[in-house]
Amino acid sequence: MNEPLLRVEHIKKYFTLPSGRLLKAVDDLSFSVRTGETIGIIGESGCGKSTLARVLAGMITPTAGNLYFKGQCIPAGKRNRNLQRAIHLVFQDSDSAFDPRMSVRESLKEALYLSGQAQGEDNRRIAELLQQVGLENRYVHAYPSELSGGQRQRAAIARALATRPQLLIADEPVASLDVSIQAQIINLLADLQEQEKFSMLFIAHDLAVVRHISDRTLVMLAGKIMEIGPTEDLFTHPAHVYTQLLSDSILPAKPHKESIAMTPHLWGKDISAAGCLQEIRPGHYVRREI
Ligand SMILES: Nc1ncnc2c1ncn2[C@@H]1O[C@H](COP(=O)(O)OP(=O)(O)OP(=O)(O)O)[C@@H](O)[C@H]1O
Repeated sequence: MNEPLLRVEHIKKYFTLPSGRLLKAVDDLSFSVRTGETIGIIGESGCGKSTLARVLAGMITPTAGNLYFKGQCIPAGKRNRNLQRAIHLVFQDSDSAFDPRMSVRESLKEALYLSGQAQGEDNRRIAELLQQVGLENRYVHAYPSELSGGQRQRAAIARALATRPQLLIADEPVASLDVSIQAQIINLLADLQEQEKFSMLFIAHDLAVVRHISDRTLVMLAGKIMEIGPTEDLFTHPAHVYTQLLSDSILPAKPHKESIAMTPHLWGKDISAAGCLQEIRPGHYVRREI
C-alpha cells in the first residue's frame, strides 16, 4: 500500500492554563492524509481544530506524538524549509495573515524567495499566481487594506500556492467572508486542488460545504476523533451519536462558551471519554467505548 502524504500518530497538544489546569486541546489524534485527497474537519468551537492545524503546519510544537511526511519522521520543533514549503496554512482571517506594509507583489515575492524559486522568474510567476486565483493584475501593487475580504483571501491563497504546497490546510477559509463570496472561494480551492493535485485539510463549521468539498470527513470532540470516514457514508449513515447531532444541526455551529464543556456530558456520560476507534465499514472508523 502507498505511504500516505502525512501520517499523524498519537499527537497531543496540552496547554497549561493560568489556573494550573491542563487543557487537552488535541488529545491523542492519529490519522493519515493521502496524496490528493481532501479531509474535512468538523466539530464545535473549541474542540481543537485550529490547534491541530497549527501543530501540523509546524507553528506550535506538540506535547507528544509523531508526524511522518512521506514516511519520514518529522522531529517535533525541527521543521526544515522543505517541509515549510510542503505544508501551508490558510487562515480564516486573511487580514492578519499579511504584513500591512507589504503590497501583494511584495508578499508573493517573499513567498517565492522563501520557497527557493528562481528570482528572475518572479514577475512571470506572480502574474501566473494572480491569474490562478482570479485576482486581476492591477491589484499587484495594492496593500492588504486596499483589498476586499474576498480579494485578500484570493491573495492569501496565491501566496500559499507560491510555495507549491503538497498539503494545504484551510482553517475556516471563508468564515469571515460575505455569503456571496464564500462559494467563489470554495470553488476556487476545489479547482486549484484539481489542477495542482495537493492534499487538503478543510476545517469548517458549515457542514454543507464540508460535504461538498471533502473526500473524507473527520469529526472531533474535546480534542479527540469521534468518527472518520468517507464523506457521503459519514453524512448519510453517521455512526457516532455526536456526528448524528452535528448533522441534524441539533448542536449549534458556534455554541456559547459555556456549552462547549457541556457537550461531552450530554447524556450524563462523557461521550468523548476513553474508547478506541473501530472500523465499522471499509475505511470508516467510529469511537466506541471499550
Ligand atoms: N495558546 C493557547 N493557550 C491556552 N489555551 C489555548 C491556546 N490555544 C487554544 N487554546 C484552547 O484550546 C482549545 C481548542 O482551541 P481551538 O482554537 O483549537 O478550537 P477550534 O475547534 O479551532 O475552535 P473554533 O472552531 O472556535 O476555531 C480551546 O479551549 C482554546 O481555548
